[in-house]
Amino acid sequence: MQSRLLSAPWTRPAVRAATPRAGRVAVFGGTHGNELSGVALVGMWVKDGAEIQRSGVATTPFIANPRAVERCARYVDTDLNRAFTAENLSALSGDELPYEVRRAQEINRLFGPKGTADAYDVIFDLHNTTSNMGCTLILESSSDHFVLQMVRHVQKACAPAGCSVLLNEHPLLKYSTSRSVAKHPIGLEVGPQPQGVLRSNIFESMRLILKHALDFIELFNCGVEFPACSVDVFRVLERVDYPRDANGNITAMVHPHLQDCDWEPLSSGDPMFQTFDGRTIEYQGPGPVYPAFINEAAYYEKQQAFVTTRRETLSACAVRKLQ
Ligand SMILES: CC(=O)N[C@@H](CC(=O)O)C(=O)O
Ligand SMILES: [Zn+2]
Repeated sequence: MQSRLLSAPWTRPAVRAATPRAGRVAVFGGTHGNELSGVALVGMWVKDGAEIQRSGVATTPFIANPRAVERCARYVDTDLNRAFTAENLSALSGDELPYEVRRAQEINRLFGPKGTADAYDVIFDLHNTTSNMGCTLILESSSDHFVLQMVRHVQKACAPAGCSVLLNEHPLLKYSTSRSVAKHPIGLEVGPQPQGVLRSNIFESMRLILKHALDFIELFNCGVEFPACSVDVFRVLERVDYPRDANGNITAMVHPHLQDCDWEPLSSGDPMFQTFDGRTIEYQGPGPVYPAFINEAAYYEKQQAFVTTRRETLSACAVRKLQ
């Protein structure tokens, strides 16, 4: 379902990108087994999926990493949300492969194959963060006009509540997600929520974002045309690690002035870390940047205290379903 340019722009000047209908949609929960909003929502929809059904769309709720869910752990052997590399997906199956690599192959068979015409149209992947990021949609491409239009729709429908957009197209920091199996991958990250905890406000926020996103797909499939628009996003720039000693142990914490300040500007000279003996370490660099995933629990092992982003406005072409 690639976006493609229509060849007769004079007949419909506003419409530049059109796609076939988004007929197959999946909602993944439990890609990380200790992020419980997605686990609970998807668990609920596996029992009764009426809430996520829309006319003309088949939506499949799916627990991506059941073993990790059972243990209430992020993963069992390796991070499933990094496992969808070409190398892993083509590795010869066998018991010696890490559980998540075998699971990635299975998911690729069910919802992919990744990068082919047979792949699912849309996968929503539900995550929680311990950071104070609120509702965030995570995009993997700045040129997926269908997804950009969906984001715009969700943001309008959510207002005045906000929904931030994190764009990760960074050549080194981008990773091979579960959702990347679909033609149009969308991550949904809602926080703050501790690992292994359910908070009703976070659960309801996630549920509402997904509702609006599915409504968009239904409207799109009914033939509604979405006019060209612009979308403000935060583009991933850099990973910032904690200060560490020679043994790799951290020697400082996120500074209280930075803690919980996701999406707020951080400029050169602003406090960033506080050492155990009370010294302040300042951010140095061109700015302002907009940090996200500040003090995310899952990222200590990934040597990341936060990511920096910059604000950018993307333009989305008008889209409508191909007749
Ligand atoms: C906290 C967390 O798990 N965040 C997700 C973000 C994403 O889905 O891209 C991850 O690192 O896989
Ligand atoms: Zn996650």
